[in-house]
Parts: sequence; structure tokens; C-alpha cells
Amino acid sequence: TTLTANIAGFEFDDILLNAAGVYCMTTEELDQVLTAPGAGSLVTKSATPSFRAGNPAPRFTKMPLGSINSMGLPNNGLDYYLDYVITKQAVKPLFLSIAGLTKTDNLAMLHQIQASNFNGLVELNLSCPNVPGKPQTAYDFDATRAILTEVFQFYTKPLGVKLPPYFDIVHFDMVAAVLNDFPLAFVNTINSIGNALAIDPETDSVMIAPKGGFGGIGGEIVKPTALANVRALRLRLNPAIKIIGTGGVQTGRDVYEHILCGADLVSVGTNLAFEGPAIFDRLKTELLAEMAKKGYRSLADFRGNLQTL
Ligand SMILES: O=C(O)c1[nH]c(=O)[nH]c(=O)c1I
Repeated sequence: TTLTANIAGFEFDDILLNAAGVYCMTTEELDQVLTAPGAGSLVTKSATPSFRAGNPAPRFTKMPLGSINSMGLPNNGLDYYLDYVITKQAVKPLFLSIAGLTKTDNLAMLHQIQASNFNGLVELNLSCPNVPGKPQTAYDFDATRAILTEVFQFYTKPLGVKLPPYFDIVHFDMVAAVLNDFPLAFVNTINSIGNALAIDPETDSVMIAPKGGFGGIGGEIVKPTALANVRALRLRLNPAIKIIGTGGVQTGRDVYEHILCGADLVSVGTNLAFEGPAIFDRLKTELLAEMAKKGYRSLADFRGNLQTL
């Protein structure tokens, strides 16, 4: 049984990786994902041009059926992560995530990456929900078209975008109409469901400090939305644009369902934060068992084969 995928000519021997933001702030964390059995790649914490402290703590916490976070884009700066992926890229194909606070910052980072020895894939994060005063770019279809137009005038290495969840069929149509106009290697969907609220029953208080307690949610609670976004985009996007499915993965059956909806790779956030990198081998074992039960020997046997009634 093979668990392979190909994005922009990069062959992945395993299809699981971390979701940006989880287990990827430091080189120590990144090394744990790099060497984890069952993990086929990794993505770095979304980078800004220089170090950011991010929002005040508590800024990530467990809640019933998942997690809530308002990290505020803390990161060690682009150079830190660019050096890491260049050093390690011979091991396996790697993803470098960037999330500039302005179009200028994103373009400057991409010029630097274009000129560097990085030979992997960039994930342009257009969906951070937690920077006060900054909207999620990918909820503005004109802004999304504008930045991709400028990016592809000079950036020639493989690039994809990290998308927020959409909740309206017409919005699936509109974002796909934008993305299909560009030579994207992939989209990663979904990012957390932004600006939710969780209440501590002991204290009648919000659970995280930033933004009056508002934060992005992930984990089991977001799986139906995640599967819908993977499926909707698979049905609408040019087949050359591959899909990384993210959201609500805690079992091999969840991985299987992302693939059934059309995912090529599957990333794990909340439950990786809770369980640690050992989750990758568990998910791989459970996925193989699910495939064996169905008589499938490769992901191509069932990828995108969700049945309708
Ligand atoms: O608060 C964050 O750092 C954060 N948190 C998220 O849930 N998604 C994101 O893309 C980001 I950049």
C-alpha cells in the first residue's frame, strides 16, 4: 500500500504534516516533525520579515471539541525559517509559510525567497484571523487577486495559499474563480474558523487574553467545515492545483475523509498540539487500516471519490 502524493513535481512518501502554527515555532519543534514516523513533510510557523512577540498570553487553549487561539503571529522572522528549510530540504520537500502584515512585506519576503537557495514550496498565508486591525486577505477577493497578480510577475518557485474557511456556496465560486487564474501549486484549506468565543464555566470568563477572548477555533469541532471546503474547492479548482486538507483531524478515518473530499496531503493542528508528533504514526496506521478495510492499495484508488445521493 502506498501513501504517496505529488505537488509541483515534489514526491511525498507520506501525506501527513503539521498545520502552520503548530509544532513549528523553533528549530527544535521543527526537527521533531521532520523526524516523526508518518510525517511526510513540515511547514514552518508563518513568518513576517522580522521577529514578532505576538499577542499576550493566555493565547492558546484547549476547549470542548477543540482549541481556540489568538497567537497574533508570533514568529522568529523569515531568516530563521528560511535558513532552517534550506538546511533540511535535502531530507524531504518542505513548506515555508509567510504571512506579511502588508502586501509590501509579502512581496519583499518572496523576492528574498526567490533569490535564495530554497528549493521547496511556499505557503502564502492569506487567512490569519488574529492580528488586531488586519482583515483576513482571502475574505477580500479583489485583494487576493491583486496580491497574486503581483506575486506571479516575479515568483517562479512552487507556491500555494492558506485559505480561511468559506461558508457560502457563492464564495466558493468566487474564490475558485480568482485562484484558477494563477499557476498555484496548491491551496491549503482550512485555517482556523476565525473570531469565535469560548467561556470558562468556572469563572464565567473568556479563555484567552487577546481581543476580548475572540480567537480562531480548530480541532474536532471544525471538521464538517473543513471537509466542505476541501470538497468545494476540489470540485472547482483546476486539477493542477493540488489540495492540502486541514481541519478536525484526530483519527485515520478523518484523514481518509479529507482524501475522499479530494485532499492530496493532510495536515494536523489542534490534535498535534495535544498529542505531539507521535500522532503522525498513529494516524498513518489508522489510515492504512481504513484503506485495507475498503480494499484500497493507493490514495489514487479513492481520492475525490466522495459519493453523493
Ligand atoms: O494567531 C496566529 O498566529 C494565527 N492563528 C491561526 O489560527 N491562524 C493563523 O494563520 C495565524 I498567523
